[in-house]
Amino acid sequence: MSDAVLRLSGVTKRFHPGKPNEITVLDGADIALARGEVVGLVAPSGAGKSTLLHIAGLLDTADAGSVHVLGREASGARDRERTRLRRAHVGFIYQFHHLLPEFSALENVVLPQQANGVAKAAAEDRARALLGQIGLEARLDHRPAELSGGEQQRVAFCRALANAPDLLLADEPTGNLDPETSDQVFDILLDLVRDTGLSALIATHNHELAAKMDRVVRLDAGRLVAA
Ligand SMILES: Nc1ncnc2c1ncn2[C@@H]1O[C@H](COP(=O)(O)OP(=O)(O)OP(=O)(O)O)[C@@H](O)[C@H]1O
Repeated sequence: MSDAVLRLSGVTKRFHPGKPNEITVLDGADIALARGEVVGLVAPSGAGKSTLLHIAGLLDTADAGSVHVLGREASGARDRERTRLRRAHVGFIYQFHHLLPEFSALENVVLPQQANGVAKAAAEDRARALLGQIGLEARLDHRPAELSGGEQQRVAFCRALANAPDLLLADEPTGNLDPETSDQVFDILLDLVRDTGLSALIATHNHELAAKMDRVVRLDAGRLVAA
């Protein structure tokens, strides 16, 4: 797959190398995501999902192997180039929303765009459109503390998509919500991802949610295998 949006080849990651507590978390992990492909990542707690997502999203580096984003080799790139690739092409969603508490829902989706050089008026238009798309048009001026857990996470989805990334990486994106809300909000996320045509790698402990994706992989002794 030469046109993969994300390609990991032989990615290996150890913590505390050479020490008695050395741990090999990833041991030759391979995956390629085609454009528009939505892949679930399941693994037991501590198996290395967050480590894998951080390396795929260029927030951390591998000890061996390569990471390509849109065909560009990122593993050996300098920090500045990795940051540029990440800002231009990757969106993140975490289990906790990490919204800025002193800013409104709208501002939380506007600010990352302004940081990327988008003019305020255009950023506000895009933020309104995104928040409207997931049913939050009546919550634009609410601060995170004035929103429900599901609403907070939906704002975080819009923030992740604010700069129109090619790749979405999500780490238990609804893991902090009660089961019913989690199901609803997960469907909203998948609709948003599919409407946008993004490629996504979404970690979840929930096998029912994973089954909604195009395919599912799991971490097995540091490698990615079909689940
Ligand atoms: N910075 C670090 N230094 C040392 N060990 C680390 C570091 N980050 C992660 N680890 C270890 O690597 C292993 C994988 O951690 P990781 O957070 O990737 O797991 P996970 O699959 O995301 O778990 P969970 O589902 O519980 O979030 C764990 O044993 C963890 O203790």
